Amino acid sequence: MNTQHELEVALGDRRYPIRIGRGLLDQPGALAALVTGRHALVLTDVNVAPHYLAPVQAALRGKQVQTCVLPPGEQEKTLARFAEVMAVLAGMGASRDTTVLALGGGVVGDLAGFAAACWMRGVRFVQLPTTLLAMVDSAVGGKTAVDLPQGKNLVGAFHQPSAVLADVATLDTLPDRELRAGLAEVVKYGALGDAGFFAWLEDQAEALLAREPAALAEAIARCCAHKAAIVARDETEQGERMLLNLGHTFGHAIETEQGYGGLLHGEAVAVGMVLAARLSAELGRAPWPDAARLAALLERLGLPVALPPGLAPDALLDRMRLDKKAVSGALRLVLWRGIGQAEVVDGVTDEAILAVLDA
Ligand SMILES: NC(=O)c1ccc[n+]([C@@H]2O[C@H](COP(=O)([O-])OP(=O)(O)OC[C@H]3O[C@@H](n4cnc5c(N)ncnc54)[C@H](O)[C@@H]3O)[C@@H](O)[C@H]2O)c1
Ligand SMILES: O=C(O)C(=O)C[C@@H](O)[C@H](O)[C@H](O)COP(=O)(O)O
Ligand SMILES: [Zn+2]
Repeated sequence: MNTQHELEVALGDRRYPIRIGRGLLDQPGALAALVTGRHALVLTDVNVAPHYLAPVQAALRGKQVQTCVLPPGEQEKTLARFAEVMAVLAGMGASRDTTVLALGGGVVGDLAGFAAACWMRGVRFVQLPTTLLAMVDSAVGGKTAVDLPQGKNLVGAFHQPSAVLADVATLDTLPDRELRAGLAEVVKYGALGDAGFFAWLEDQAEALLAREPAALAEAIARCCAHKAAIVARDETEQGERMLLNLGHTFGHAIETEQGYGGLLHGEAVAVGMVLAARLSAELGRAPWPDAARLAALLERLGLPVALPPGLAPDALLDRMRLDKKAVSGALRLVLWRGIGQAEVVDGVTDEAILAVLDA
């Protein structure tokens, strides 16, 4: 086996491994060991299944394995799909020792995790991320959810996986646009908490876009280390974890307003980070040159840095009000102090937000 990085998420007396390397899905022993009971449900989607379902099924030979192959994309992260998964679990007679495996990107991971959180009030689940975004962010930390038409991730639970196995070889088949969307969340870690990593990304931008294995593996490991550390200190987002939401209050509003069929999540987060940086600079909290540097890196990575046409600022602001960080109906934003530093801020006026959305 060729494991390049092994990390751990430590949550008091609970802990789980994050393994990052090429060929992990082809190591039957590694996967089988994660399914402790008799039943397993593998949730995946139609783009991922033809490439990667067979090795997972082979690894689980001898177990009672059900598969559920969903249509792809954000528009499928719904209560209706969640209900379908519940019906599959009921149909297979899944007991409390069932393991749910999420083989795919963040959509599959969030949905599978939420299903695992709810089935019989909680069963084991394992994250097998196949997108860059899922490897660096969604597979780690236990936020699980589905969307409502009114807002992103509004129905969900905190439910940690038992393990994360990121087989970097799966990125070979990932479309370029999806790779770039994942890079937005990678930039987020540098922007919110690690100026050195941000500079490394400026240096490695072309290598990452060219999918150089060493650069990708290092980026994934560094992001996972950041996320694991923050989640260890604040599992349920009472404070510091909110920083991982940099760009998301704007980004989620864009995704929702576009009916989940416009920008990809990572793309919306890229625009959201630029808007958060601009708002911070307007409020005198961040240097303008840093905001320009953030936008420049995102642009070099092929990401959008401006609102798509046709989105009304007041409609976006209304969407932002359903953000989960809001307190007693008042918005709470993650703002920016400059490269490597973010902060949680209350009391930003509607006028200031609208001005940035209007610019
Ligand atoms: N839970 C969290 O902490 C967290 C963090 C970040 C994002 N998210 C959520 O993650 C979701 C976005 O995840 P995503 O960007 O992975 O999108 P995604 O799950 O929609 O996957 C992107 C696309 O790539 C395809 N695909 C996946 N792996 C592939 C592969 N190896 N080869 C070829 N095609 C492949 C999928 O079928 C899909 O069409 C959003 O719903 C977002 O809200 C959650
Ligand atoms: O793990 C977290 O915490 C994050 O905020 C990571 C985000 O990248 C991710 O998109 C998350 O799903 C957003 O959470 P939400 O609570 O704003 O729905
Ligand atoms: Zn995100």
